[in-house]
Amino acid sequence: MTTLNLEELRKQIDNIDEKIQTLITQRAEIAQSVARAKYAQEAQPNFYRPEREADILLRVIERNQKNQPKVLPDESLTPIFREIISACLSLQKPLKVAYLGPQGTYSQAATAKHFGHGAHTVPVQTIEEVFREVETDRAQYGVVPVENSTEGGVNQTLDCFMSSDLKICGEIELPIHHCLLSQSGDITRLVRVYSHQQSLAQCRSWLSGHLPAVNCIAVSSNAEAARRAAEEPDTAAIAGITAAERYHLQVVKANIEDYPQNTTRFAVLGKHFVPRTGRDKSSFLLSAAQSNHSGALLRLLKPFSDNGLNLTRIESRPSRQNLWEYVFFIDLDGHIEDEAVKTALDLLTTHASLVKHLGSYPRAIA
Ligand SMILES: C=C(O[C@@H]1C=C(C(=O)O)C=C[C@H]1O)C(=O)O
Repeated sequence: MTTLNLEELRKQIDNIDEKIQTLITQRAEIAQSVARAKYAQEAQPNFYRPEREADILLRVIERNQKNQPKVLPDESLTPIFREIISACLSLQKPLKVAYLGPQGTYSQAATAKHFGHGAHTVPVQTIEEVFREVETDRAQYGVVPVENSTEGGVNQTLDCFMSSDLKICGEIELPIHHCLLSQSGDITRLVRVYSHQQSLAQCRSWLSGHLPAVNCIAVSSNAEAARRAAEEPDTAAIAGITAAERYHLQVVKANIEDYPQNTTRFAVLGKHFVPRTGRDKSSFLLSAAQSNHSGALLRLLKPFSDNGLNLTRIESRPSRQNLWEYVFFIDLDGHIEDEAVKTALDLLTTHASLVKHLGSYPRAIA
């Protein structure tokens, strides 16, 4: 009886799979027609449309809310749709996306999460190189880390924005779960732990609580840490689970980050303007006029608050032009084409010596 049922259920699944496949193929054919329509409008169209993709994914989530209780969590459904979109987009035009490598880093995971497997992803060695790849059109897009919820801003990225004209076309949020990895999987004989300094910092309490005597050594990336751990006994790496697979390491302990909600935010770099979705964020680089006068920062921020705008982040970096002068990186909820944002920017001109729009883009989606 059970066997019969199982067979029957599998038959139902096979039928559904056949339908899904037919529908995906139909969708891909329509995406090809969309490409022709884009060519009819422009000689060199932007095939990748983050605002349209965000809209599709939000509707996936919205439809899923209606299933109560939910059968699948949003986080299981959205990657499936991202892959379908990625495959359809690759039929229109395969995208080349540069990211901070090597393979096995969280930047690679963020790139795969956002662009799916239809994109051609290229690891490069530094954040500066990601910018350069896109600036020189060797890649159409780039993915760089911007901030981590435990450790704060990634200074190299912020500094690159000061001199670059690239725009932020999207943001990616990636929950970061660190694993302790080693050849043997045995925690007792460890003398050394390698990782990127950000990851070591994100696991600081766990390390001092569980491995107080080991030597923690910062290396250029988590993937490099995993590569070394695969070669040296008595050594572990802190890295993501994909690095374990790639470097054939055992998981000594999973989820060793000090804060379980540990998340890194990445920016998608590109050259084109992204239209409004109604659920956007904008990033600006600001510098106060008369920055050494009392209330300079207050005057810089007041136009945002007067227009009811929510700042989601503010960070300062040395201006690198005059001693003890700073630039401020600001993220807010809203799009440059929103009336409130336009008014705030108009008001800002008298109080700011620099206002650089780094981009408006759809908010990250699970
Ligand atoms: C199909 C389009 O092109 C691309 C592919 C998409 C998709 O497969 O849904 C969505 C947006 C674009 O990145 C489009 O612009 O609608």
